[in-house]
Parts: sequence; C-alpha cells; structure tokens
Amino acid sequence: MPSLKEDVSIGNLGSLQTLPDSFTWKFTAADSALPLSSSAVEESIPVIDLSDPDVITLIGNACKTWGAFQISNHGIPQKLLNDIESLSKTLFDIPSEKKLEATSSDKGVSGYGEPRIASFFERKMWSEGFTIADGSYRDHFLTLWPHDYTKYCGIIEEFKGKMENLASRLLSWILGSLGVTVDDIEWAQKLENSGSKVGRGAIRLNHYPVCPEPERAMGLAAHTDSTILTILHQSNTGGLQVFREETGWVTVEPVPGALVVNIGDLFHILSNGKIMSVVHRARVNQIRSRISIAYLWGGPAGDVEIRPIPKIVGPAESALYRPITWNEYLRIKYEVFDKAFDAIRAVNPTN
Ligand SMILES: O=C(O)CCC(=O)C(=O)O
Ligand SMILES: [Fe+2]
Repeated sequence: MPSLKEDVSIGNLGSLQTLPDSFTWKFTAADSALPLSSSAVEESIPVIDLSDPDVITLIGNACKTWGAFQISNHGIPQKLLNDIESLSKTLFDIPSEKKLEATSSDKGVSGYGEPRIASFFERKMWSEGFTIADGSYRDHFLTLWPHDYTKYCGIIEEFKGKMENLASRLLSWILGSLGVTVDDIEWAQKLENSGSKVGRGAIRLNHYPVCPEPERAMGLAAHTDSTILTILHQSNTGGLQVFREETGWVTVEPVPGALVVNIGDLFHILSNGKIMSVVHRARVNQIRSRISIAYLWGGPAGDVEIRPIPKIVGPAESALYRPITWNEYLRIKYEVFDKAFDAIRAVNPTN
C-alpha cells in the first residue's frame, strides 16, 4: 500500500479523515489552554473601545499585562472585513494544484504556502496561507482569478491603506502610555519629514481547515511577530491563543467586529523590553474551518537603524539591544527564531 504520509499537500488538508503522522504534535499539560469557564473569560485580553477617553491608559495596561488586546470602534468598515474574509475563503477554496501555482518564489515575498516559521518545527502545521508583502501578489491573483483580479486587488489595497492608518494611531497611543511620542523615535521623525512611511505593512491570509484530531494538531505554532505591531481579524471561529507567564495559554475569543492587536518584536526593542512582544499560536477544531487575516506592520526599509528609544531607556538604565536595521533583524529572526533577542543583546550596555 502506498504511504499516504508523503502525499499530504497543505492545499487539501480539509479533506483528510485522519491526522497524518507528520502533522501529529505532542502536547504536555502546560501546553493546553485554560478551559473557557467564566473565570477564564476574565483572564483573557481586554476589549478596548478606541473612543474611550482613557484609551491611552487602557492600551498601556493591556500592553504591559498581555502584550495584546482587542479593539472596537476602530474605524475599519465591517464591509471591508467581510470582503477580505470572503476573498480569503474564495482563495483557499481553489483546488490545491491551482493554489500551488501561486506558491511564493522565495520566503517572505508574496504568494501561497505554509507558514514562514514552518522550518523551525519538526511537525507540520494544520494551515495554509497567502502572504502579500510586495506587488508580486498581483501576478498571483491574475493566475488565480483572471476575471475578478481587479476587484480582489482593490480590496487588498483598500485594506492595506486603512490598516496602516489604524496601526499608526495605535502606535501613538502605545508610545503615549510610555510618556513618549513618535517624534522621540529618531528614524521615524526623519522618515516622516521626508514624506516616507514609518512602518511597512504586509498581509497574511491564514486558513485552518477542519481537523480530524484537533487535540493532537497545531494550526500555527507558538511565535512572536517580528513587527512593530500586528492587527488581526479572525473569523467567528476562535483558535488564537496568547501566552502569559502567570497564566499559561489563554484563548482569545472572537468578539464580533473587534480586531486583535499584538505587540511585535520591533516594539519590544523600541521600548527596551518595557512592553514585550506576545507569544501566540493558533489551534484548530473539528467542526469549523477558520480564517484569520493578519496585518503585519513592520519596520522601515533600508539602512535605518532601530534602537531602544533613549527617553524610554532613561538615565538610570541601559539599552538592552544593539542598533539594528529591520532587514538585519529579520535575517537573524529567521536564523535563530525565538533566540533573536539574545542574538541582538547589547554587549556593553550603554544608556
Ligand atoms: O490565526 C491566528 O489567529 C494567528 C495568526 C498569526 O499569528 C500570524 O499570522 O502571525
Ligand atoms: Fe503571529
């Protein structure tokens, strides 16, 4: 009998009746999430109304406690969220062979494929995704949708524009909670003066098909995002979990219309570790497939050096990390993964 194991393509996981060996993960007790009892709900990340007059304090507390929060009244039209969710569903419904024609040519650029972090894990993850990082996504869209190409590119561009705006509003509030402004980030100030963008946005569409044995499978393994911050839309099916030292894994239940905000590594560096990037993962389930759309707001292009903001470090402390460009940080992250902060620790801490 031919071995099924080698034939498994991430493009049609949803049709499998059993979990192939290569997708089987071993979990310890500490790996499981809290049951969602009423007390556990209190123990999840807060939902913050962005029109609340105390928004800076609320965001600051959530960032320091969790490194993540949900937002309502964020100004992203529900129709746009629905549109990008149905774009994603349509994309992942395409037959596997056709999706594979849109495979990204290189890691980190646009196209279809398994999660970028897959190479750090022995076991395979129960998900497929499509990354939109540069303009080459349009070529893939043309292959996938010769007729609806313009409509779908329009949705992506509108989503990118609105999310970028929201991301920079969030950055101002998060910095405000630490008593600084964007003007205290030397490179951000220079970029703004020259009319350039502070952060560069990428989009990752994720699909987690129904899974025959969800308790032994992993949708997306534990990681931190390399970004300044990430804004996530999850469909009405939960699966996202965040890790907190004191509590363990906590499920982030979808709240209709709300978006999830995660602090990424770049903000961790800027804040000198005062606000830490949040470890998170996605689990899967047996009943409903799940879509999530991550807007990954990364760092500046070129030779701009990122370092902890001097005003945050303060006179009595030292900068924990050495200056580093965004591209160099990404290179290190995709070499050493969860040891990236160790790799960029300042040798002779200075302030
Ligand atoms: O699907 C999710 O809830 C998480 C997605 C995620 O963490 C990512 O795309 O980086
Ligand atoms: Fe993530």
